[in-house]
Amino acid sequence: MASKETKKSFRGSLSKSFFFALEGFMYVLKNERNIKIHIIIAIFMILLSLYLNISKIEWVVLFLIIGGMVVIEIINTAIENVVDLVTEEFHPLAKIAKDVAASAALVFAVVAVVVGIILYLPYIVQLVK
Ligand SMILES: Nc1ncnc2c1ncn2[C@@H]1O[C@H](COP(=O)(O)OP(=O)(O)OP(=O)(O)O)[C@@H](O)[C@H]1O
Repeated sequence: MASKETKKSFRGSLSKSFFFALEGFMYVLKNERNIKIHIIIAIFMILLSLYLNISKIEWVVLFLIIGGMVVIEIINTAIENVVDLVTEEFHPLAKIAKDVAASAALVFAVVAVVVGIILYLPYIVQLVK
C-alpha cells in the first residue's frame, strides 16, 4: 500500500503537471496564429450547429474534429520548438521535421472539410429548398 507521503507527492506532481500543461496551452494560444484561426472557425461551426439543431452524434463528430485540429496544432508547435532548440541554422532534417509536422495539420484540415461537407450539406440543401 502507498504511504501517506507518497500519495501526497503524487497529488502534488499531478497538480503541477496539470498547471504545466495549462501553461503550454496558454503559450500556444498566445503565440500561434493558426490556433486563433481554428478557434474562430470552431466558434462559427458551433453557432451554425446550434442554429441547424444538429443531432447528438453530429455534435460528437464536430467536437472530435475541433479537438483533433487543436491537438495537431499543439503537437506541431512542440515539434517546431524542439527543432529550433536543436538548430537555428538551415538544416535539411530540420526542414523535413517541420514540413512533415505541418503536413499533419494539412491532412487533418482536408479531412475536416470533407466531414464538414458530409455533415452540413444536407442541412444547407434543406434550408435552400
Ligand atoms: N532550421 C531550419 N532548417 C531548414 N528549414 C527550416 C528551418 N526552420 C524552418 N524551416 C522551413 O521554414 C518553414 C517554416 O518554418 P517556421 O519555423 O517559420 O514555421 P512557421 O511557418 O512559423 O509555422 P507556423 O506558422 O505553423 O508556426 C518550415 O516548414 C521549413 O520548411
